[in-house]
Amino acid sequence: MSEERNNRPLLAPLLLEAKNLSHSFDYELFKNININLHKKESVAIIGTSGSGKSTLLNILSSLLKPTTGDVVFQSKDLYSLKQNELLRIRRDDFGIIFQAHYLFRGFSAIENLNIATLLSHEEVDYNLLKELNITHVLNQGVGELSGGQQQRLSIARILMKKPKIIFADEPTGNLDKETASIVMSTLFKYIKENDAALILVTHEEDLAFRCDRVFKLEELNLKEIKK
Ligand SMILES: Nc1ncnc2c1ncn2[C@@H]1O[C@H](COP(=O)(O)OP(=O)(O)OP(=O)(O)O)[C@@H](O)[C@H]1O
Repeated sequence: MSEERNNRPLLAPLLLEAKNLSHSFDYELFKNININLHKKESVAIIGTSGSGKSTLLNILSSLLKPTTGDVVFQSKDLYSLKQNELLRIRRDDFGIIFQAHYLFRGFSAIENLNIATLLSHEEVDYNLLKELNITHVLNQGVGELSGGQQQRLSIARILMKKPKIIFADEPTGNLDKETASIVMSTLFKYIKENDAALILVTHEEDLAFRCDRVFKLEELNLKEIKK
């Protein structure tokens, strides 16, 4: 068996493993789902609106306990951990990108980055800001930035904390096609250079198919449609 598939090492270490996940709110969303994620790997989840993609991402990213099943990160079962240990993993190891971003509105763009890097003991990465084309707005207040600039600032802030896994729910929702493509390239570059991994939820199939593997959530199951 070849060790490389799409330039992706097949035997890269496992980062996250979800086993037999089922979840219901008023009705059953999915049943006995299994999915895993290796270092340097990108995985996309697509599916019709309301199929449960965001719910699945919330479960994988430590935000929502599944009705049944386990999520294991580096040999630790997330939902069996003490709350403070779970919070530590969420803060230090996970980078969770939502469409609604949580920037500090009373501060400038650079102040937002300074606060984040101070907390994570990392440095502001000006190359990353250049890549995302936001160096010219660093001194502006967050409230003065466009929606797409806020989105890119929030992604920069998350990447600067050097997460091991990026969970992204429609990360390019506010962006035009060209900027969306740049943001995706930045995320792919980040995971390759930092031995990290990406799980992306999106409606946009062309973005999804840039990932190593693509799953479709339908009929309570996760079907792998690109291997
Ligand atoms: N906290 C909650 N309490 C009750 N029901 C919820 C909750 N969160 C989501 N749901 C329901 O679960 C279903 C799936 O929602 P989810 O947001 O996971 O779907 P999605 O596939 O991400 O949809 P979209 O593509 O439209 O964002 C929806 O019917 C939604 O109303």
